[in-house]
Amino acid sequence: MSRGLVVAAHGRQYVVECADGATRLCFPRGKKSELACGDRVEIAATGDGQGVVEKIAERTSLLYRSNEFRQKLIAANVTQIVVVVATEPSFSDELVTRCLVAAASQDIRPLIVLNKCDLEERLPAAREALAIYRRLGYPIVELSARECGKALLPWLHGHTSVLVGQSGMGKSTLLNALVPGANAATREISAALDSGKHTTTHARLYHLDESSDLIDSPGLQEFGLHHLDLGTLEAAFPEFQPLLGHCRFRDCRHDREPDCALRAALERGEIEPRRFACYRTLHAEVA
Ligand SMILES: Nc1nc2c(ncn2[C@@H]2O[C@H](COP(=O)(O)OP(=O)(O)OP(=O)(O)O)[C@@H](O)[C@H]2O)c(=O)[nH]1
Ligand SMILES: [Zn+2]
Repeated sequence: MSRGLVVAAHGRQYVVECADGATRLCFPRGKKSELACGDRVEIAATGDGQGVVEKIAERTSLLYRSNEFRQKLIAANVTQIVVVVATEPSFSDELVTRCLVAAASQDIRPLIVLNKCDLEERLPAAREALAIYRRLGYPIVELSARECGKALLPWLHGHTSVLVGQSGMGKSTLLNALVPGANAATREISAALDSGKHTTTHARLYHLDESSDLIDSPGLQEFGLHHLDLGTLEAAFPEFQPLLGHCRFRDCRHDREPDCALRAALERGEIEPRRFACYRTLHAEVA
């Protein structure tokens, strides 16, 4: 039996990196056990250079998305979620909020990266679009992945970070700046794992240095949070914190109830309408 780290997850096949640095293609023992990139495991080697995952170590965090029917693991044991947005094309506020809520639900540090800051004429509008997050205290880093993606490295130090973002925000460009050759390596692994099939979405972990890892999770167009409970959802909105517990009804849904502290704050302009709208959307999803 040897210990390892899941460095690539693709369907039910996992690339596990063992202590000696060698990697093995591994399969889970049980039908149900599902692993994520970043999982620490114990594997039993099989003769053909492959392995069977015997045990999954307890996770410090697990990021996943879900809809009514199923859930999909994104990454395990991450300490930071890096949400990549760009000066163009415009980004979805709702998707950003979903990422931040998912992070809060797992006590993962959030970090917003505004990419393509070399497009100077777009910068003021993008900053304005992010102002609400800045006011709420989320850390925001402005950079240009094309010119100097490595500027992000100090923010990643000491963390296992997961990169998330809508298509077109420049996530691949950023990854490649941080881990030269990453995109090519990913294509290679995809090709090996796919063996002719057409699915290419999978997560991949890269070592940045001895204490910092980066997980790339492609294809995050939707981020369902069906699995959260209402308490976790409310707690994930920092601007709600001083108000929670102040509604007339203890089980207030902050919808049409009289004397709702959140709606009162919304009317006073203390809660941003688009944040509240996001909350309502997520509320409907988890309720
Ligand atoms: N001007 C500018 N363009 C950039 C920058 N980073 C990425 N781009 C461009 O933005 C487009 C999208 O970049 P990708 O890295 O492919 O974006 P992605 O987020 O990985 O998108 P998908 O591959 O669709 O998931 C490409 O044309 C990049 O060249 C940047 O810092 N500045
Ligand atoms: Zn209320």
